Formats: sequence, structure tokens, C-alpha cells
Amino acid sequence: MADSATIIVDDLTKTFRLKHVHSLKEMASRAVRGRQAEVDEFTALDSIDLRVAEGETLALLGFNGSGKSTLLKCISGVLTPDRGTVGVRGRLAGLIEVGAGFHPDLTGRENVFLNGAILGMTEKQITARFDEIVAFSEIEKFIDTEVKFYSSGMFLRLAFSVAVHTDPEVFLVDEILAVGDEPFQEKCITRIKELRDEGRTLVIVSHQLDMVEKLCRRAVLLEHGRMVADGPTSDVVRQMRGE
Ligand SMILES: Nc1ncnc2c1ncn2[C@@H]1O[C@H](COP(=O)(O)OP(=O)(O)OP(=O)(O)O)[C@@H](O)[C@H]1O
Repeated sequence: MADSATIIVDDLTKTFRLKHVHSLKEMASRAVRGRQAEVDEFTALDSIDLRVAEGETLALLGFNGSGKSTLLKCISGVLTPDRGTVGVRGRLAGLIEVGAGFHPDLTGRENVFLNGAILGMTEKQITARFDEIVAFSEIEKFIDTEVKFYSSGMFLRLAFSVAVHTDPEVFLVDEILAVGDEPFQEKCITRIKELRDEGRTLVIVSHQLDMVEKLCRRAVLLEHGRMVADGPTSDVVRQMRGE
């Protein structure tokens, strides 16, 4: 039977190469001897299997370094797995790194067009939604300023606003909401709830456990790159807190 899930992750393994060079002197001596820096393989994700159904809201939970962002990046296609496969059905928008997809020397206005195009919108669609995008971000005054002068909260405002206005079917959000001030975070959460209630598929990475409990019905817990729990968010949060 064909798999009808929106996100399909099969046996996903991702390793990183960690270089160990202790000093410039050591680097020079290795170069003279024609030897490479020592390299260690580090397994950030180990044999992850995950199905996310259409309209499901999933939280990726885990302590620092457990592999949450790496998994989200593999789902979004920013990273490619070393083993296994990832498949996503539908229009995808991701808020994964503050400022990613923005060009520092372009203005906010130019970046709305750049970012919207990266996320699959036509120029006509972006023009039609431009005023709405800027109004949601509340950075009208700075829209013609080069974004290299933006604060991280301003990046978030514009990036979130463009992403939600692309009408995503699958929306991936990493911890970046945390750089927004409280009123803007509230506004983002309200918008995310609207997307959820419209039946969009959401995957959210966050350490704000109370917030994800309200947003996501299901949670997956990662520990050292392995999936150790998958169930209702309140149960997984309790397990994470050792309750
Ligand atoms: N490009 C990279 N090169 C080397 N190691 C990496 C790279 N990206 C991530 N890692 C390592 O992979 C592990 C998992 O990182 P990841 O960012 O996915 O964790 P996380 O669960 O999102 O953590 P946090 O809660 O701190 O954001 C970490 O040990 C990290 O150092």
C-alpha cells in the first residue's frame, strides 16, 4: 500500500566530520609532514524512522545537541543524509536559521522578493502580498534599509512574515521564535495555531515545553541522535522532565 504520509523519514543517519587541530604550530607541522588534520566521525542522527501525517503537528524535543535541528534541516533539504531517505509532499516553508535566505547587502524590500522566490512564489504573488508581509512584520520604517543593519529580531520578523505568506502546506520552525520579543512571539504563535487549524502540517523544534504542549499534539524525543520517545506531547514532555 502506498504511504500517504506528508513527511517520510526512513533509516536516516547523518554524520559530521569533526576536525581536531590543536594549534597553528601543529597545523604547520602536519602540513610540512604532508599529513591531514585528525578527523573524527560524529553521528548526529542515528537510524531515524518517522512518518508525519497531513495536518499533524509534531514537536521535536531533546536536550542541547540531541539532533533536533539536524533532523529539521534534513527534512527541509538543507542537509542531505549519509544514509536513508527523506521525502516531503507539498509546499514547504522553513524558518530554520535566523537570516538564512537573506542577502546582507540587499534591503528588506529586495529580500522579501528574494526570499519569496526561494520559497517558490512568483514575482506577481509577492507583489500582491507585499504590503501584508511588511505590515505583519511591523518593520515598515526599515524596509528600505540593508538587512545587514537588522537585529536578529528584525530578521525573524521579516523571515516569519514571508514564510507564512507563502501559504505553506508543510511548515518547519526551529527555535528562532525565541529571538522575537514577547508580543511578536505571541503573534507568531497565533498565526501558527491558525495554520494548524487550517490543517497544515507543522514540525516545531523548541525548548519552550509549555508552548509546544499547547501547539503540538504529538512529540518525538531525541537523545544523542536516537529517537527515544514518540507519543502525545504531554507524555513526552513528562518523560523529558523525568516525571
Ligand atoms: N555542521 C556541523 N558540523 C559538525 N557538527 C555538527 C554540525 N551541525 C551539527 N553538528 C553537531 O551535531 C549535534 C546535533 O546538533 P543539533 O544542532 O542538531 O542539535 P540540537 O538538538 O538542535 O541542539 P540545540 O538544542 O542546542 O539547538 C551537535 O553535537 C552538533 O555539534
